Amino acid sequence: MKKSPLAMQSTSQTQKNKPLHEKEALVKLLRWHFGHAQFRDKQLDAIQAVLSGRDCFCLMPTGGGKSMCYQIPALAKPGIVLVVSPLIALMENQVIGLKEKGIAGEFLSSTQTMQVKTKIYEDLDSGKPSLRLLYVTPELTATPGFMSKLKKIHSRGLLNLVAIDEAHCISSWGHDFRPSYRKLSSLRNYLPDVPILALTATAAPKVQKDVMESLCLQNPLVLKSSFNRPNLFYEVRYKDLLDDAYADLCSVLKANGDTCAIVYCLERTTCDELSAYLSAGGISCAAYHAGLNDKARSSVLDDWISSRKQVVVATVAFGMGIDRKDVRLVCHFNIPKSMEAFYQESGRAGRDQLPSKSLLYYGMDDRRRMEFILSKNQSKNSQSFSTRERSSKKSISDFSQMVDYCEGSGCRRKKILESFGEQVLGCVASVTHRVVSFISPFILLISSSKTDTCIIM
Ligand SMILES: Nc1ncnc2c1ncn2[C@@H]1O[C@H](COP(=O)(O)OP(=O)(O)OP(=O)(O)O)[C@@H](O)[C@H]1O
Repeated sequence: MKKSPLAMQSTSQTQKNKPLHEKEALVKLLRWHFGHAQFRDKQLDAIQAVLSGRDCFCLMPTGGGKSMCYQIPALAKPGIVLVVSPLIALMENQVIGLKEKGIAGEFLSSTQTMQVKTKIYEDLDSGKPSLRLLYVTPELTATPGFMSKLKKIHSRGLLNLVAIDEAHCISSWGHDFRPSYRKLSSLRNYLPDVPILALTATAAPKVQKDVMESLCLQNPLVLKSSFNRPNLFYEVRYKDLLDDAYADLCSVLKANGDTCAIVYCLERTTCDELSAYLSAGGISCAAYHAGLNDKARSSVLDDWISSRKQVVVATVAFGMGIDRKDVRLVCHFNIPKSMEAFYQESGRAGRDQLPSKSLLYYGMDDRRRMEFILSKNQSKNSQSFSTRERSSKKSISDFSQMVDYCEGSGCRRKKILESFGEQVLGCVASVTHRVVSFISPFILLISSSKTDTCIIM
C-alpha cells in the first residue's frame, strides 16, 4: 500500500511536544512507514544517537536492518539525509523501495538523465526540499561542485545526517576497498557539526579502527551486534569425494522443493553450464553474469525477484543490494576468496530470519585455481613494492581462513565469528557430518565422523 508523504508529516506533527528521538515517536514512524512492529537489535540506539547529533559506528550482520538506522532519522525531522553508497544498483533498489512506501528518496548517478538531475538539484536549492533521502556515490560526494551544494543545504540547517553505507569500503583492510571512499574524510572538514553514521556488516577490528579514523568520527557511539546469523546452517561438501558435483547440487535443490536459491560460481562458463544442467534437471533456473547484456541481466533479475525463476546461478556480481527475504539456500560452487566475501554472500540467505542454508562445494582444483588468481593479481599490481607486499600477504591470509573453514574440523560458525574478532563462548555438538583431514594440500584423508554446530552464549 502506498502512503503519502503527508501522512509522514502528520505523524511527526502529532509528536510536537515530545523530543523526536523518543522511543515511542520513533516506533510510530517505524510502524507507519515500514509496517515493522519493533526496532531490531541496535537500530534504536543508532537512530537516537544520530538524532541527538552524535557520530555513530554501527556494525550489524548481513540482513540485520542497517538501512533503517538512517531511513527513520530521515523521517523524524525536516531536511535531508545524505546516504553514500558504493553501487548504483544498490541505490536504485533502495530508492524504488522507498518510493513504493511514499517516502521521497532519490539518487544521483551518471546513469540518470540531465532532466532528472536538474529536478533533484532544483528541489535541493529550493530552501524547502521535499526530498528526505538522497543517495550518492563516494565519487560524486568528493567533487568540489557537489560539496559546495552540500554546504549550501547545510547552511540552511537542512542536512541532518550523512550515512556511509558499506563503510568497510573505506578501509584498505576492507574486502571491497574503494580509494574514492578515502576522500570522504573531507566531509568532516566541510560539515563539522553534521553527524556521521558509518554502517557495515563486515568489519574486522582493524577495519573498524581504520573506518572511524578515516571518517574523523568524534566520540562516536560504537554499536556492535554479533556477526552470528543463528538462522543460517553452514555446510561444506567435498567435490573430490563426490561422483558428480553438478548432480549433487541438483538433488539438493530438488530435495528442498521449489526453494529460492543463489548459486555462486567463480567463472561465467560454469554459471552457463551449471544453469543449463540444472534447467535440464527440471529446476527453474537462470544464469547471471557480466557476459550477458543489460537487458538479459535485468530480465533474469526480474524473474528471480518475482519468483518466476527460483534459482540464479551467478558470479559474485549478483546480489549486493538485492533484498529478497526468502532466499533459503546460498551455494558457493567454488571457494570464495575470503571469509568477508563468503560472509556477505552467504548472508543473503534467510533475511526473513527463517532457517536457511549456506552450502559450499570445496575441491582441490578450486583451491589451486584461487591461489593462482590471487598470486596473479598481486604480480599485475602496479603499486609500490611495500604496498604490494602488504596486499599480497593480506589476500593470502584472507584466503587461508577460507581454506581452514573448509578443511578444518572445528565448528564452522565459530570459525566465521572468530575471523571477525568475535569471541565464541560455547560450542555444542549436534549435527553429524563427515570430517576430512588434509595431510598435505593435495592428499585428502577421510578420518572420522564428527559433529559441530555451535551455540553462541
Ligand atoms: N525492525 C525491523 N523489523 C522487521 N524487519 C526489519 C526491521 N528492520 C529492517 N527489517 C527488514 O530486514 C531486511 C534487511 O534490512 P536491510 O536491507 O536494511 O539490511 P542490511 O543490514 O542493510 O543488510 P545487508 O548488509 O545484507 O545489505 C529488510 O527486508 C528490512 O525491511
